[in-house]
Amino acid sequence: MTLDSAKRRGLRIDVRGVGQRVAGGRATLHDVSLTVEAGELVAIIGGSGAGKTTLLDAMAGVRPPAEGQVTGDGDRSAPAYVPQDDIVHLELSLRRTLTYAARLRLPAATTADEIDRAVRDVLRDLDLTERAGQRVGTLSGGERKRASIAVELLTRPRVLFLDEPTSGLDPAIAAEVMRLLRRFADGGTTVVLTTHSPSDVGHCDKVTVLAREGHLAFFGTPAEALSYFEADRVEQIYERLAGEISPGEWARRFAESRGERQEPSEPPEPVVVGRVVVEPAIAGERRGIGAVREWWLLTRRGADILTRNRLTVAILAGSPVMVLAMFAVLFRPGAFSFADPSPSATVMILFWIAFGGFFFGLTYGLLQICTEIAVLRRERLAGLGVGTYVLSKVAVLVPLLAAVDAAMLGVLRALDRLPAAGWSTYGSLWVSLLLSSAAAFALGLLVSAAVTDPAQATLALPMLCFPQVLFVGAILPVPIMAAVGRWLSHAMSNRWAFEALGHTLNVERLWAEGGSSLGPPLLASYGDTFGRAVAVDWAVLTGFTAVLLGAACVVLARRT
Ligand SMILES: Nc1ncnc2c1ncn2[C@@H]1O[C@H](COP(=O)(O)OP(=O)(O)OP(=O)(O)O)[C@@H](O)[C@H]1O
Repeated sequence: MTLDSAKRRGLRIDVRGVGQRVAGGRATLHDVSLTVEAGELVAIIGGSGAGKTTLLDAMAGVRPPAEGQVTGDGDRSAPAYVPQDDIVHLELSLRRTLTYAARLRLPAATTADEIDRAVRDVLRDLDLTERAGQRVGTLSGGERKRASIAVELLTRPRVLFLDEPTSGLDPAIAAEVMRLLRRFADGGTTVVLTTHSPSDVGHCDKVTVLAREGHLAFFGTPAEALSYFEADRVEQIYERLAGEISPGEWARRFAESRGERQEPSEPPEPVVVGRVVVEPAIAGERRGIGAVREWWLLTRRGADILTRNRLTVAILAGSPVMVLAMFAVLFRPGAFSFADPSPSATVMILFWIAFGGFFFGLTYGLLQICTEIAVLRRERLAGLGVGTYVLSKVAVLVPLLAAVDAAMLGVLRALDRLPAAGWSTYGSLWVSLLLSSAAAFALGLLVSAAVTDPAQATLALPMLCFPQVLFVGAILPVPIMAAVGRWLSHAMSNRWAFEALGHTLNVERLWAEGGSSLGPPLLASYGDTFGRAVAVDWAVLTGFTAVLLGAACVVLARRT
């Protein structure tokens, strides 16, 4: 079904008395009422900060209005929303990006052929067929904007909302995007967009003019707008709004003039769009591909993105290699030799292995979510579950951490920095290390979900690492810490990993009975640090992971 062959019936949208407030109670929209007819192309214009995005979000159901309501004419399918940010992953080819998006958004019963056809059709509709094999990151700004629109068109929505689709584009490409949107509207889709560009207005059927603080100064055709504001060009409307009268007065004048011209008509079978869309349970029902299939698709896409980003793979694989090389240079062989041990070196080897597992887990997790929050936010609106999303991250990266942890133990054993022992001992060391990495990975995901950009995530790294060095009980044994420090040490996942490693390698016996006179006094200062059963440490580390993953889901659900 192509744009030209299928005349979709667009959604009629009724906005009635809509008001919005931000934290602190400040009103950012005041009593906006207007009706967008099916198949109309409507622009929202106004000065910077006038409330254009706020109105668009209220109409699309991204942020339901504080007052009034937005109703559609009975359709319950999700409207398509294209935010300002790119909602496409840069690493994949355009065709692959669209194929994953189609699999995630179209019903489970959709066949592979139908998915291919849907992708082919949107590529053709958006004149992107020749770019299908190209990596999204290498597309031009205009092509990438069209790619974001293409993702939204896969489900053949009846209404399309776009936040500044022409911003950052040169005039020719901006005009191209507007012509494309005009075609959609002519094909039956209702299209509402915000814009800063006066030239976009000429392509539209109607224009919504917002005065400061979200007052509706005008709604009607572009020609009517020019005559209403006594302007020759759209630019002059901005000048009028900025100068002469107060925003509230503009709204009052328009309400008066509209009262004389028309009565708002009643929408048939109203359905509150603003609430339907944000309700994840309803959105999930609507798509109905199931949580397991969704998780599997996200896992495959995550692995695909990871393997295509060569620099990321190089960093993920390269950093453990460098850390291992440093360990090999720092520690002398045979520190665990029973006849001639080096007790203080054994503490440091155990601590740094535990810290290595923690550090890799944390760094692998930290950049996972904050780099794609715009994509996630959009996919959440289409019904994606945060639980399946977070678990897909675990499925892609924890196996990698398992391999890194195994390699760390294997190499240190091969270099005689760790003692000879059976498979069960090394199996136990690996499980402790992996659980520690998983807990740190979950902490990384939580922070990544909470911060607003990668720079903040990077800044958080030292803050997250320092306590896991100081309060673990390696540099300063827990029994001789100040009371608050001892209490804090329980919250350090690294402490439980460090103690599990020490228990498994039986350092208590090594220090008490080995051939170093430094062992017994060291053991005295550590007390029963390494006496606990490893299973308890594993249970605690698993608990950390579960709680942190749960917290990441909660934060993500709130943020998206
Ligand atoms: N999360 C928020 N917290 C506080 N104020 C907010 C928030 N979001 C928006 N605002 C305020 O609401 C008002 C309207 O913002 P909005 O983004 O809708 O304006 P806009 O017309 O789209 O602006 P621009 O053209 O600059 O993108 C602004 O004053 C903005 O500062």
